[in-house]
Amino acid sequence: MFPAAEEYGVEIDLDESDVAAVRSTTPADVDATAELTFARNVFVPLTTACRYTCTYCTYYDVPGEATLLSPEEVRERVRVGADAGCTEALFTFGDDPDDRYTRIHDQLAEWGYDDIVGYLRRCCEIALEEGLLPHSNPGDLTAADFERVAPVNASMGVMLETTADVAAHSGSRRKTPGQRLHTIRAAGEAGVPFTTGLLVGIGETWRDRAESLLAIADLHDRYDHIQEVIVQNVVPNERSDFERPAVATMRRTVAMARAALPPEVSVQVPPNLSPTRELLDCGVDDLGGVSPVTKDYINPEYEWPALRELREIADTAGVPLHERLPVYDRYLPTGVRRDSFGGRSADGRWLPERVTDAIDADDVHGQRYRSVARREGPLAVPRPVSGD
Ligand SMILES: O=c1nc2n(C[C@H](O)[C@H](O)[C@H](O)CO)c3cc(O)ccc3cc-2c(=O)[nH]1
Ligand SMILES: C[C@H]1O[C@@H](n2cnc3c(N)ncnc32)[C@H](O)[C@@H]1O
Ligand code: MET
Ligand code: SF4
Repeated sequence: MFPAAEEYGVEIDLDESDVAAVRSTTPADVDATAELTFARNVFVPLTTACRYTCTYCTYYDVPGEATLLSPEEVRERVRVGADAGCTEALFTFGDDPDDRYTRIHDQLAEWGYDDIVGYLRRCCEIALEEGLLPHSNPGDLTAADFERVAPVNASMGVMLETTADVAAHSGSRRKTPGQRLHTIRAAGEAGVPFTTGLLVGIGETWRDRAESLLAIADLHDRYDHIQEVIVQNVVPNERSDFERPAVATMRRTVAMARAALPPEVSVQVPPNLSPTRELLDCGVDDLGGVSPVTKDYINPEYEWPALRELREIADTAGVPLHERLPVYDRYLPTGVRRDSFGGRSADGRWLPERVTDAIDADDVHGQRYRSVARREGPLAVPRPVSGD
């Protein structure tokens, strides 16, 4: 039994021999993958208010300063994304922002929403109306929260970060591994295609990394919902001076992820933060969401590489580069997806109708989705947009 999860009623059995096997994996033990994928997104930071104060984070604002993007601002942003050929609207915000900030709560009430989850639901609808697929990264949610937002999301995600109790998550209100695992389980119960991952270099040990990966693998084994695991190195910023993990540390952690997870689960590294080229032979097969129109609001000092550079990265590795949707092909309904690798989408379990309607919509973006999903060969990287 895994203690961090137990307090939230999540049972995770860790087999000591599995922990030892994952822990001792090296890059030489894994095969380089045969392709790289990425998604084109527009980043929509709904609010920087957050109930937590993770010490590595520069995203959250001090109480009193954070505001909310209005529905009009959200629509404006997703339109910019749609015009630039993005397929994903990435909604990110602080954890439970209306809990700590009465201003946020009052603003939501004025607009007619009970809480941030109700507002997120509306914002996802706006994205769908504009032809983009919502991928929400909302922090910890309950099962009831997932019931409310699952019908309007193509996929969602929350980083596990680590199963260890680290000082970086300090304070009376703080991120806990138990609650994170509880969130990832609730996503599985709600049938939401899910992204999670490790934040490397926040005080965790090698054993913690192995345990974190096995905890994710265990939840995926039960619910089949993990589409990708991000192996993200911490980066220093204006608020914190965390040291970047060494390249060798990242190489080993990526290889451990590849070994701990079944083959249908992708291993992602973010190309704006990580030493990407040096990780390609360790099992990486995805480069995540890359935006031609917005910065990475979470790590704003780290610019996205141009789409052109992604192609160069793939060329260096000698593998094709495919554009994907925020939701992976195996969760798409039969007839839309590119292959039939795993997944149980034929029974309609995975994607809600409002999302598949957006994918099939007979408009410009609908055509795009179909062409991305049905294409046999590599998708040509779209024309760079201005400023790219
Ligand atoms: O630009 C970013 N995108 C982040 N993304 C977006 C991600 O790259 C893509 O949205 C997914 O791969 C879906 O296409 C996350 C998504 C999650 O579900 C969970 C965590 C992250 C973290 C980041 C991040 O730090 N920066
Ligand atoms: C959305 C995700 O962004 C990540 N995140 C937050 N701050 C940093 C940082 N300094 N470096 C790298 N990743 C970070 C966390 O893993 C969070 O879950
Ligand atoms: C900058 S983090 C954004 C999402 C959420 N607050 C989390 O930590 O998971
Ligand atoms: S990482 Fe997320 S939960 Fe932590 S302080 Fe930043 S916004 Fe809040």
